[in-house]
Amino acid sequence: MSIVHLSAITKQFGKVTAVEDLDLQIGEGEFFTFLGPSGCGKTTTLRMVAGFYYPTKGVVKFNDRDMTTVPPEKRNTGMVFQNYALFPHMTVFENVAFGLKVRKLGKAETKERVEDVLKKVRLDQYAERQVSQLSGGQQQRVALARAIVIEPDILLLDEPLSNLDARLRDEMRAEILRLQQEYKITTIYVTHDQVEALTMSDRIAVFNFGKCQQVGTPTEIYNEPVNDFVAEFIGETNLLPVTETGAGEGRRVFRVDALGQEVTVNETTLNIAEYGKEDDLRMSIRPEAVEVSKTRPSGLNVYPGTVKNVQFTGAAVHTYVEMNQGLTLVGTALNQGPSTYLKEGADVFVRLPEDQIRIVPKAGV
Ligand SMILES: Nc1ncnc2c1ncn2[C@@H]1O[C@H](COP(=O)(O)OP(=O)(O)OP(=O)(O)O)[C@@H](O)[C@H]1O
Repeated sequence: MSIVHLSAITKQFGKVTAVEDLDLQIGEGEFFTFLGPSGCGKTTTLRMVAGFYYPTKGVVKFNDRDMTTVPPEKRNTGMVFQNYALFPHMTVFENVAFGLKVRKLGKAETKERVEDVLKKVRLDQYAERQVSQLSGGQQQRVALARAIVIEPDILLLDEPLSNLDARLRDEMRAEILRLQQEYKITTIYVTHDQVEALTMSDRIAVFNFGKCQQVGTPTEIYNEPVNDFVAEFIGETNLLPVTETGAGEGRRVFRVDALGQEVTVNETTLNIAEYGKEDDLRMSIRPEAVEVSKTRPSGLNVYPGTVKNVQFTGAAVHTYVEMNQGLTLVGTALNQGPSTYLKEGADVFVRLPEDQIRIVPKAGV
């Protein structure tokens, strides 16, 4: 069952359209992420779910209840802000108890619930500490505890890890997921970090310029991008303009101008992106699908090139190959040992497997 329904939501700030005609459904217990670059409308959308902003047009519903203009304190959502927004002069206990006090809960029950949630976020030893005396990661845990203690129907997290260092961020990611699964709370998570989105989410909505580009599971978004923006924003890709030149026997043929050649694409694995002949089209192929070899492989879509650069990252090796007309393609392979590394300047062959190529239209603005 969907718990959050956004129907044809638009939000304008003067002449700026922050969010445009957005439709989204978020299911009960789902971990749902808004992903996109800075300024694309993620926070504005989250704030419309929280009630801090009301939409200029459109309807917000929680289950069947119209919440479009219901104030935040009547929505039973728990929010964690990027800067935590804690009360620095209060203790950890007082910060977490705040929402319960506002709800006029009795002293004994407040104590029990705060202590319980502090245990869950592993801060029970810190209840009497002032928040200003805590580390960033501990403050983030207090913010989480404060949001969860009110037993919200929906947990809203706005870039909650962006102020933490890389190691702490990993730790807190796991912590948030553990709590979300334990409480089974419907969660909306805002981030511009694709790794965070891919590793944590049940589903992701990819935003750009105030519009939702695609909604899907992490694997759908990565493997089946619906346009060039999604293909390029999530993960690495080789993206080249193409024009369709022919079709037949379950295959389609595209001219790749930058390659001065044609590529053949398997029709059944083409992709889910819809496009018309008149569209401005791109082919996208992930580096891990690009095969680079010293000897000419059999099969379609094999092109000669010269190794320009080899980048070693430990687990993987990225080989940049210069094709004709100055075009560079990158192929990524797992590290198979020094004897397999290709040398700069080596003549090689690049194969683009026909079932790994995706054809996508250019994203509309
Ligand atoms: N209160 C406001 N008044 C005027 N313009 C605003 C306001 N809030 C947001 N905007 C504009 O709306 C657009 C979307 O902003 P929003 O904060 O939702 O983006 P975002 O995707 O969350 O970005 P970030 O990752 O940088 O937080 C931006 O162009 C922003 O400048």
